Amino acid sequence: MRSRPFPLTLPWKLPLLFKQAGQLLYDALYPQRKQVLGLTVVLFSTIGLQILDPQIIGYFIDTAIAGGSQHLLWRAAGLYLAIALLIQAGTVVTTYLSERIAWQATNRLRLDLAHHCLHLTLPFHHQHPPGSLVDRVDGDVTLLARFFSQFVIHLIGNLLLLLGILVVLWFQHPLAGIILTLFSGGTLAFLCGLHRIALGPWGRYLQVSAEYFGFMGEVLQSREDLVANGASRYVMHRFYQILQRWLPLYQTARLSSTLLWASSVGSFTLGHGIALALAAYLWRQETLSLGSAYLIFHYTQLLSDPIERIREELEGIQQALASVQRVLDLRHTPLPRHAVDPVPIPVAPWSIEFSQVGFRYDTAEQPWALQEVSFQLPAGQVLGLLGQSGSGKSTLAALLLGLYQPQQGQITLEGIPLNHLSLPALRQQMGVVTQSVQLFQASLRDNLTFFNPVISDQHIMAALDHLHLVDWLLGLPQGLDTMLGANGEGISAGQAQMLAFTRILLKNPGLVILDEAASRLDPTAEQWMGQALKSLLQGRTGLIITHRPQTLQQADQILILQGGKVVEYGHRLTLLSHPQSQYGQRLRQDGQTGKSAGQF
Ligand SMILES: Nc1ncnc2c1ncn2[C@@H]1O[C@H](COP(=O)(O)OP(=O)(O)OP(=O)(O)O)[C@@H](O)[C@H]1O
Repeated sequence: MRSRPFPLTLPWKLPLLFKQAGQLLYDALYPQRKQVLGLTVVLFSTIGLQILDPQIIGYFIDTAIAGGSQHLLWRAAGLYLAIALLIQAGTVVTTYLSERIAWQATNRLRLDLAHHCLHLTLPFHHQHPPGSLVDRVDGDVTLLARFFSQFVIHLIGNLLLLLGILVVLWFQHPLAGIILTLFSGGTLAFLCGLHRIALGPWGRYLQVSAEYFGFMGEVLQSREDLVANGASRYVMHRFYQILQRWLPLYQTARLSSTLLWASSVGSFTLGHGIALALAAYLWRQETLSLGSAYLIFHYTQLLSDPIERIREELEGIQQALASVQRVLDLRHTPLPRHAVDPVPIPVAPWSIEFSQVGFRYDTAEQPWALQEVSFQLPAGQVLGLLGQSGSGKSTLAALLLGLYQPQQGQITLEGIPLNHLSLPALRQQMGVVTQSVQLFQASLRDNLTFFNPVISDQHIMAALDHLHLVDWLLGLPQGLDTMLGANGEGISAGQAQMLAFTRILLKNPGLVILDEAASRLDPTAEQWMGQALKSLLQGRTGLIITHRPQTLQQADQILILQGGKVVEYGHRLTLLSHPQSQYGQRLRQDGQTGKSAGQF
């Protein structure tokens, strides 16, 4: 599925985006204002020391040439070393504090976004596949962490350092100040321009890289199907094609980076040459002492670091602003509308009524998935839902779960419209088993309890016993502590469905929805399923979705959908004996042939 892209930054939106980025920065950093203050003090002190330290060398040279005392020279050397050590310590503290502040701030944002994503509507999740959301919640937030820790702190720090060095150079000699200020500005502009040229090849390289990893993900996910269907040759061919495009792009990108590096080294070498010539000239003119002449050269050497850093940070700002925008877009995606003043959830089991319900996905161009669907299910009864693939069965269940809102008609629970109830609270009392059970890389216990430590082992064992699964559990190497692999590796799809049944018993919901819940069970397990269903549906309202009418022995009512419309609805036993009933006909067909032929 293609991800619907988040909007691009438009130039006229930039001031607003800067304002929003500033607000985001302020919100994120305000709770840590004391740490930020500490960081500012350390950063400014380190910058001051970096500018001060070379002055000691200048003093050392001038004192040595003037034949000053050895004692003074030793003290100057000692002070120089002590300040150099302090600068190193300051750099370590600055890095530690800036990373710590940034990660604490962005972790709050990560949690906030993950929580927001979990509560967004299903249509949103259909438009934004998991990969793109991981990129928003993790990739963009990591870029923001860099923005907070590096951009703000390093850009400000390096700008101050650059300014400080230039001011000192102006004090050393105005001519040195003018020439080296022009050199710094020119070099910064030149390197930024060059970098923009180098960005093109890297962008193209990253595009193919994303294609490569996307393809890898697809292949790994469907490796069994690919191998079983002999598609390995096709896969290898696709790999080969991607790699063939990838290599030349990488070579061009590396070459552009090398050229950028060489230009940068060349510019700074030129700067050193200019500084050396200038210092020599001023010394020969006797306008500067040898120590001051050396300082001009030394400070010029110091200039290269902040210039390089400022260039990097200025380029990073565009990326960071794009991340800010994507993060804000996600944060501002509206959550589904919940009842403002929800009616308390009635005591289960509940009666359910659909009246003239009509629903279609996404846009008006799409056909109706459900049309004029009506039924009345009394509390504690079970509705068996039949129909061919695509007839709308799962859609009906999704509407009942409140995952989508119908565009026509109304759904009520104990006579209360579904949208007057708090859906998150309601879902706490609903249990769903589908054909693809989601299992986690965790112990069997955590998989059964959904990581709820309050549920005791006795409770779990009682539920397993109820479903006649204790013997199966005893066969597992470590019982409830048995670890399941990723995607439930270690147990079969049928066993996963049995576990999903146990989950429901532990949850003790008022409404049970089983959507092709027995599709992966073998015939022996299906017998088990009959008994399990009895336990599961006892005292609960239920909805069983299936293609096989013979698995609906527990149902009180039957509803058959075709193309989203109800084509048959009534009491199971009445339909069973009705000569025109599709349900009755299919079952009679089975009885005559002795096979399960009468599927929908
Ligand atoms: N997320 C979706 N977006 C757009 N259309 C969808 C979506 N899910 C289902 N549909 C469409 O809605 C119609 C009903 O689908 P639904 O999944 O409810 O059928 P079903 O009876 O449960 O099928 P099956 O027995 O194969 O599970 C189909 O035409 C399907 O293509």
